[in-house]
Amino acid sequence: MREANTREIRGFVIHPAHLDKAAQTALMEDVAAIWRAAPPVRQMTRWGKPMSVAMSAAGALGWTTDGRGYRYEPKQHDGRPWPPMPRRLEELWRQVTGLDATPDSCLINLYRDTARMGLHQDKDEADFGWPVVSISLGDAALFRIGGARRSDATESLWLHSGDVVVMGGPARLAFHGIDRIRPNSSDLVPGGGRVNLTLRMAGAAV
Ligand SMILES: O=C(O)CCC(=O)C(=O)O
Ligand SMILES: [Fe+2]
Repeated sequence: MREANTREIRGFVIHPAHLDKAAQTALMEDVAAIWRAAPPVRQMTRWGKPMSVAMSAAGALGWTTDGRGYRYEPKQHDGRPWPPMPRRLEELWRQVTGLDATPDSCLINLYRDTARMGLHQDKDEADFGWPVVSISLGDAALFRIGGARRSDATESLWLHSGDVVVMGGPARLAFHGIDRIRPNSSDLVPGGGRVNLTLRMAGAAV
């Protein structure tokens, strides 16, 4: 679905305020339930430093980083499987992508205070033909987008609670990152901060 105010920047399709306040609150409750079964963890990068973002996941696969590098895993660090993907996220994926498929991974990033995510490409998934759908909840965040090469020029935009971004086509392998959040700009996330959900097809092509 394309709302009237949908806009596209370098292949990133942005749906501002796609989720209204009630939908944001319901989704935040889903996230809180996932966190009870899979608490957010500040994982170690392969360089041995903890990430500033605390991560969790739902669905068949979650994302892991440790001394061995970056990859998707069917289990948490403690051996438990990831909690199931909330049904409303499967529906949201279909709605914004128009694809009749079910994502096998929802990564959940928690940004408190000064947390950020450096410029990167999402390329640990098996098939880049599938888009990545990103949902913002809570504090506003400065999203930086670039091109296919790290050295390409970048531009930045603020993402707000309820915004949804589809990264597909030319944007699928584009560099992107979060420079900073604007603390206390929303009271949606218990304890403050920002939550970002990314719906992905991480495993083999369906
Ligand atoms: O927090 C965001 O909006 C982006 C997150 C991201 O790029 C990722 O999880 O790969
Ligand atoms: Fe990313």
